[in-house]
Amino acid sequence: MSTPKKPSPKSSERRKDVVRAEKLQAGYGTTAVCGVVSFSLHAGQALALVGPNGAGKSTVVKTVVGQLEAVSGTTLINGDKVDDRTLDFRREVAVVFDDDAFFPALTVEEHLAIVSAGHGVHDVEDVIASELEFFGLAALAKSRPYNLSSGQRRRMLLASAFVRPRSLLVLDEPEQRLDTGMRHRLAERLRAEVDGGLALLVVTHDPDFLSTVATKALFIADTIHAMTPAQAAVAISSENPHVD
Ligand SMILES: Nc1ncnc2c1ncn2[C@@H]1O[C@H](COP(=O)(O)OP(=O)(O)OP(=O)(O)O)[C@@H](O)[C@H]1O
Repeated sequence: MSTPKKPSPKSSERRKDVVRAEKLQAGYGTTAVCGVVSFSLHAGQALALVGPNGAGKSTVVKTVVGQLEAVSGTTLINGDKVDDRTLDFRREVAVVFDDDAFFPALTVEEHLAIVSAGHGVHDVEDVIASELEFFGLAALAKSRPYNLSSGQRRRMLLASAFVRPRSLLVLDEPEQRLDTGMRHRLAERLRAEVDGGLALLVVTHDPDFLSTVATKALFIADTIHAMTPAQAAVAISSENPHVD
């Protein structure tokens, strides 16, 4: 007699919400910047937030990860209310915003070493060497941030999210200041990581990047529209013909 099959731990794990935003109103003080956002994001999904300049995309992602207080509504990450000071949050969630957050006195490899070692990575040297290679920074490992170009600094900040474990990655316009080759490699890598179970929340203005990476999309404006990646790519292509 055959017994009913239980769902494998992996498949049930993948159905769990990594992020659940419920009636989230993002803004500053009591002033909302866009419509009310509700979404869920599971392992193995990539949600792209799109919309014109000033629509509220960065405000929404900063609110989702607890850097800004919500005007109203809630966000749960892995079932818990967001608190970016907790160990659980810092272990699971890697965030890269477009804010040039670096230590001027530390070299590229020292930045990566601090992040990597701080997250308990064992083979720090191998991990760093591999990410320096991927992000085209190997020859610049001993350089300090102010001796890098803006695109190279951007690569360093992105690399810092990959030298540490993460189940949720949050990126605000990762394509900014990257050349076409790097943008393409990054998109392919993110897609592979999402296929492998990463949950990705990404703000982007780049239709090609979006088409490669996203599994679903939200158009942010006064009213929020859920879209397929193909619909979102069309929406941002027409509003933003010059992505560079
Ligand atoms: N610190 C702040 N205090 C008050 N208002 C702000 C602040 N930062 C941004 N805003 C306003 O909030 C609105 C949304 O800004 P936000 O940066 O979220 O837009 P965005 O969709 O990410 O735009 P972009 O595509 O240009 O990056 C804008 O009108 C902006 O002027």
